Amino acid sequence: MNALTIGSQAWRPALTIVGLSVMRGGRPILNEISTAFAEGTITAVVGPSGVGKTTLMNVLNGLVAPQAGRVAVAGLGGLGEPGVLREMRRRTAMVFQDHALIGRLPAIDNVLLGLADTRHPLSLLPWPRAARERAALALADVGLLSRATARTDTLSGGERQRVGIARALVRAPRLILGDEPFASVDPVLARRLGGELRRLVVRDGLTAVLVLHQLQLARVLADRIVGLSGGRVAFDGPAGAFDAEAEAAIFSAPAPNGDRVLSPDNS
Ligand SMILES: Nc1ncnc2c1ncn2[C@@H]1O[C@H](COP(=O)(O)OP(=O)(O)OP(=O)(O)O)[C@@H](O)[C@H]1O
Repeated sequence: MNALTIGSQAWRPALTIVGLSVMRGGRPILNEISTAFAEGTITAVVGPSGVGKTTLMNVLNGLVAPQAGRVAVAGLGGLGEPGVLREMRRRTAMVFQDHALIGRLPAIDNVLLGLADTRHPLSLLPWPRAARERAALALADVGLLSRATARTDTLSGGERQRVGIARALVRAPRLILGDEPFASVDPVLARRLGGELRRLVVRDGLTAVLVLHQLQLARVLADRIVGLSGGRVAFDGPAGAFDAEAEAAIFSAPAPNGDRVLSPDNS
C-alpha cells in the first residue's frame, strides 16, 4: 500500500477504504468514501448526528456489509475475502463509552474478560497465570495496577473508563475502534484519558479510529480528522488544519430533513 501523508509526514496505512458506499433502511448513507488510517496514529471521525459515523465503524468491524467499495487491511487483503474478517477481528479491540463492566468483579477480572474468546466459554477453571500477568500489564499501562483487586463498582468513572481501555488493550490489538469512547466523562478527564491512549498508540504503533463528538478533543488528540458530511468525506487532513471554515462546511450543511446542523461544541 502507498504511504499515507499527514501534513509533511508519511505513514504506513493499516486500513485503506476505497469507494465505499453503504445503504441503511433502503437509504444511501455513505457515498463512495475513500480514506485510509495509518499505523501509530489516531484518526478522529467527526460529522453531524446521523451522517454515518457509527455505520462506518460497523463496516470496519464487519457488522455492516457495504453495497460497493473495498476495505483493505495491510498485509491481509480485502475484508470480504476468506479469513480476512476473522483475522481483522482478532487484531481489533473496541473501546466504548459504556464498557458494560461487571461491578461486583475486581477490576482485573473485568480486564480478563477481554481474553474471553481465547478459552472455552464454559470454562470454570481459574485464569492461567500468563493471562493474569497480561491483564496486570494492561492495568499498569493505564495507571491502575494499584486498584487491580478493587471491586469495579467502587472505582470512579474515570477509573472504570481506564478498566475498559485495559480490557481492550489486553487483547494486544493492532487496531482500536472507538465509538464516542469518552462521551461519558467530563472534557478534562476525556483529554487526560485520550492523552494516555495516544501514548500507547504511539508507543506500540497501533492504529486508532475514534468517532468523537467533542471537536476540541478531536483537534488535540487526533493526528488526522476525517469529517463526514452528506454521506461524503468533506474533510480529510491533519487535525491542525481542521479550522473554523472546515468545521462550518461540515456542520452547516443542511441535514437530510432540511434542518441546519449545529456544531456540537457550540450548540
Ligand atoms: N439498522 C439500521 N436500519 C436502518 N437505518 C439505520 C440503521 N442503522 C443506522 N441507520 C441510519 O443510518 C444513518 C446513519 O446512522 P449512524 O448511526 O451511522 O449515524 P452517526 O453519524 O453515528 O450518528 P450519531 O452521531 O447521532 O450517533 C441514520 O440516518 C440512521 O437512522
